[in-house]
Amino acid sequence: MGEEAPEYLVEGLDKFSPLQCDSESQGYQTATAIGDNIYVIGGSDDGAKLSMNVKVFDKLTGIWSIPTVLGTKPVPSKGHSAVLLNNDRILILMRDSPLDDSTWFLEVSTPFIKEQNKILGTEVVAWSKGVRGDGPKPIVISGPSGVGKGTLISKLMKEFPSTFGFSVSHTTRAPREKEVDGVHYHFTERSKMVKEIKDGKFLESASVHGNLYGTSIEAVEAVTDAGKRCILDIDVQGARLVRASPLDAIFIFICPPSFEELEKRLRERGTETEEQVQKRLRNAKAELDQGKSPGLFDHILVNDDLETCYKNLKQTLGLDETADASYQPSMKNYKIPLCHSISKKDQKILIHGGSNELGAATPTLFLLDASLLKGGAPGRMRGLKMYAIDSLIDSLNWIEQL
Ligand SMILES: Nc1nc2c(ncn2[C@@H]2O[C@H](COP(=O)(O)OP(=O)(O)O)[C@@H](O)[C@H]2O)c(=O)[nH]1
Ligand SMILES: Nc1ncnc2c1ncn2[C@@H]1O[C@H](COP(=O)(O)OP(=O)(O)O)[C@@H](O)[C@H]1O
Repeated sequence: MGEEAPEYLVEGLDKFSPLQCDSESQGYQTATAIGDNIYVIGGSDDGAKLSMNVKVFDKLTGIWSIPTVLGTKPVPSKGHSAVLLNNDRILILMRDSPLDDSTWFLEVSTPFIKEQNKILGTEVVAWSKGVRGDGPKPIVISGPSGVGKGTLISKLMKEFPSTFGFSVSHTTRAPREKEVDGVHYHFTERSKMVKEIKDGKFLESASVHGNLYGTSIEAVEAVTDAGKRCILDIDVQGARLVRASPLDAIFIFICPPSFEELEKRLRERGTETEEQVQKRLRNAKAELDQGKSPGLFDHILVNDDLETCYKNLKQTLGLDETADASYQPSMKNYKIPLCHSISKKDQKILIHGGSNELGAATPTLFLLDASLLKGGAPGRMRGLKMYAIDSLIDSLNWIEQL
């Protein structure tokens, strides 16, 4: 690529790095060494527009390469800092960003990346966004066609519109009369969807009743970004794939009271041809068997009387308790200081913003605890703990004790 090897490196920090303010130069680009590779993040596109691009320098061969990048990358800010974690991911802190948008991870050799390297046959890296606290777990709802999944989900979304958000799947099946593109499904061409699956845009996908269905990473992220708890209506194959993914969800299987009742509901819904009804009923037998697979579903609910099943669903989701109890207190108005230095001990990172800017309503010291992370690419990295600290002395004592 005709460029020199990067001169500036983020080493494994164990004491304060110098206060970095010079965002005009290096601040926009960081270089982190992992094994023989140096990951250079940031820089500017043509026309000097800031970017969060990634390129890799191989120290052995002296060759630069541009990896396939999965996931949503952060919006460029006034520079960023990079800290290596676990030798398999780089924590990125966006300068001058609100806390909830400040923390990102570039995964470079996590198990997910190793798998994607094999599938895609190229070098892959993936972004995931750090989320403070554990957040509420997404909910996967499965069950045979006609059992009432859609009806139960609609009731939940109607009663708790600000709590839940629906993961809008992609499908190659034709829309039903009342279905709206982008609301019920993203109706799509098979060839387009196959390509997007190959490009790693889907969390899971499966062939169901002769059509392709899939959950895009974007669909789940859109709900999480809106601060809502994501509901996925997917088949048993999809549930199995999500179970094996880093998405830490609750899995609920909905059963009919009897096969005859399932058949009746499916026919009375009147949305399928006789041939399609027959196919769905044949598949229902296998789905009902698979629903009982040990370890796949956390809860099985029988949808006999609708109101009773809905009540049980709400109880299962703990909706009588405070649903968001696991969230950390809001620090929404705080920002990662523009100029800051970083020190790291194990998985604890101290962000020191020097002296406070005049009138700045934000603390200058933050402790970020990344020791209990869950999830990651594709999607979100949860379990990040962020503390605003009053004084440097306190934080140094604290870090010693940790
Ligand atoms: N794996 C997977 N299954 C999906 C997805 N979206 C919907 N499904 C499942 O596909 C099946 C058929 O859905 P649909 O055509 O809407 O028919 P319905 O279940 O009779 O309403 C159902 O079991 C859904 O749960 C998805 O994104 N991934
Ligand atoms: N508990 C229930 N008792 C009777 N009919 C039901 C019940 N739950 C759902 N239905 C009806 O059964 C049909 C199938 O429900 P739907 O929510 O579309 O199923 P799914 O999304 O699982 O395919 C719909 O016409 C719905 O009104």
